[in-house]
Amino acid sequence: MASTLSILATFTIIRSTFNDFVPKEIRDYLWSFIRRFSSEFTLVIEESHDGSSNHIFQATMEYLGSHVLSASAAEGSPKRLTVGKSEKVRKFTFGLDRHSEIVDIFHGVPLKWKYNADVNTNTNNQQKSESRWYELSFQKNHVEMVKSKYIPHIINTAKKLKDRNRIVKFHTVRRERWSSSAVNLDHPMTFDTLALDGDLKKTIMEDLDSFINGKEYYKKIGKVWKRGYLLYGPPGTGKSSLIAAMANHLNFDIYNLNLSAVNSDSSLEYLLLHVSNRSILVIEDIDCTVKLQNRDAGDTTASYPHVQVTLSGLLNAIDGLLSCCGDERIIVFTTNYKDKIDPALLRAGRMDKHICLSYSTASTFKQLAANYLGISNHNLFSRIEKIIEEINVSPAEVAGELMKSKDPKTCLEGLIELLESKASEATSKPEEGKGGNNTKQEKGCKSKGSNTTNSDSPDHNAITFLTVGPDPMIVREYTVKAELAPILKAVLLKHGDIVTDCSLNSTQCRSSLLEIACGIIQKLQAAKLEDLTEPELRSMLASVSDLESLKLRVSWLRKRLDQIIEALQLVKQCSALEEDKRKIVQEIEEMQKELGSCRMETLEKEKKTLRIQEMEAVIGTISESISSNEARLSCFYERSLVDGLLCL
Ligand SMILES: Nc1ncnc2c1ncn2[C@@H]1O[C@H](COP(=O)(O)OP(=O)(O)OP(=O)(O)O)[C@@H](O)[C@H]1O
Repeated sequence: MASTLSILATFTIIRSTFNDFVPKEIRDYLWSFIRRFSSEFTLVIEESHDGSSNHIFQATMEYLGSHVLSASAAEGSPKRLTVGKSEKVRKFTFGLDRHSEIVDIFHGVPLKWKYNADVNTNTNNQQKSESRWYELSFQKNHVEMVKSKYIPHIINTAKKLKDRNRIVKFHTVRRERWSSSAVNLDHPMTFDTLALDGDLKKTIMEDLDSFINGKEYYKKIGKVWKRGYLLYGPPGTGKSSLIAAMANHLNFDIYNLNLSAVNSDSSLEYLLLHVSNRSILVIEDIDCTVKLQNRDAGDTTASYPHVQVTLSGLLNAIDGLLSCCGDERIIVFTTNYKDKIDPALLRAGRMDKHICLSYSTASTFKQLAANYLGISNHNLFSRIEKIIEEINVSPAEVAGELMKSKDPKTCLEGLIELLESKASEATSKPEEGKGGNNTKQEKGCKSKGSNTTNSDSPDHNAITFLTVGPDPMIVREYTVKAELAPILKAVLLKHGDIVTDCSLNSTQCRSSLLEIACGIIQKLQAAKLEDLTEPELRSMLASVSDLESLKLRVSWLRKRLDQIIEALQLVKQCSALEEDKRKIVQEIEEMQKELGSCRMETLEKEKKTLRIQEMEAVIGTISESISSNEARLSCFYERSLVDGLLCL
């Protein structure tokens, strides 16, 4: 390739000297003469084609613009480049100056570009116009390759470059239409500055990248190239920040749809159909901006008198958007209360991925400290990391403290004060604490591995625990009777999300199954071994088997019930042995009385004495069995029947 370049460079120098001394008319004649014997072929790409702008010309400009600067160091490269920047793009754009040339090597083939521009003067009215064109020259035998590979490559690369360089816009609704004056999205949040727990960031970025690179895949499976995300979690945990990071990562415009500003279902449909490609449609706080009452929860539309858009209207509009026109579109819903949203909105195909943004953990605190204070360690860290895992504090609150001063120590001390005040608040109001304000383990989300149809939730080990009223309560996303909530919380902590693989998908059904499991645990918790009967335990066991057949991970509960039934049988065995022992003792006593009477013959006496000895030996064996059974049962008497089953 180097030799090709140096030949071309020498050629270019000779040619520019030649141009300086020979008049243009003679040059043109000579060139046309030489071309007749040359094996070189030239394609001319003019700025306009058939009276309208030529897409290949625009693509070439974009494509060469990205190459010229990096190629400018090479020998023989043009000495002059143009540079500019328009409002629509983020970076400078470079280009060839008129009459300059550059060589591009594609699949080992040198392809020579020349940029030309001429000013045309109309002699009658003195108007000037400029015609611009590129000349692409290469060996004749590469014509097919240029046509089928190189030009498509230029068009694709140019599109990617253009998408990457465009300024992201933020669109809002005005008078039920998208405002014509979208503003630039100057949000600085990126995936580098967003603090997320565990692998969540990586998971989201991979999902976005596979979506954006999935054109062919979507085509192959016959699915429209769109993706829906539900972002849920307490206020200040970064839902809006994540949307900004997504837009900056993909260079997608944001269409922010405030549903309370939309007066009818038909306006909503219009708006959704007029969202451009490569965009993110955002509907924030979906649970309170529309009559999206969860039908199962039995909400009534009367609670939302100001709202005009209906659930069916939204479902229709989303399906319209998802099923026709346009590509590369993302829809994002956000909510603080996932359970308030009708499951129809959340099903796979509408919301493909459910992402929980949760309270700060030690890991998110460290990321925020690195971002805001530029430190990765400090002697106050360990104290903060310990308290932060115990209480609920949003990343927004942590960020607020870290911004208060430039001095890390001052910020960290302020944060410790905030965390400690939250911790003491939680201890002094335990009932409110349960409501999700500050208590431990309320960090947010479902645990690993939920690969159900519509919710492949990312890893999270923490639990959301929000009060929605005195009864029921929400633990993570599951709604259960308030009295069962502490049990569910303890179960989830000890055994993880036991409904992850459940064959029922809706949160409502899953909550009901969890209630059954927790109800059994509650009974066991309240009872002593001797209060329980075998039929009662067998009926609990049958329920647990049913739960297992629905793929609830409750084998630990089944094992415990088996152990309790076995213990109950031991208790029965013990009382039967005690009865036997009592009878034998009674018999021995009677025989001893008889032995005391002097009327008995000697032989008879010997026989009875032998018999008593045998019976005493049996009593010894029975007593041994009883004590070994009692030893086995002692653990059931000394501790609760659910001991070890829960994380208490
Ligand atoms: N995960 C995070 N990483 C970095 N900064 C965060 C994060 N979460 C919140 N913040 C900071 O807190 C501010 C508020 O967060 P954001 O608006 O994204 O939260 P939200 O979950 O959308 O809240 P709401 O539910 O109230 O709309 C952000 O501007 C950002 O500075």
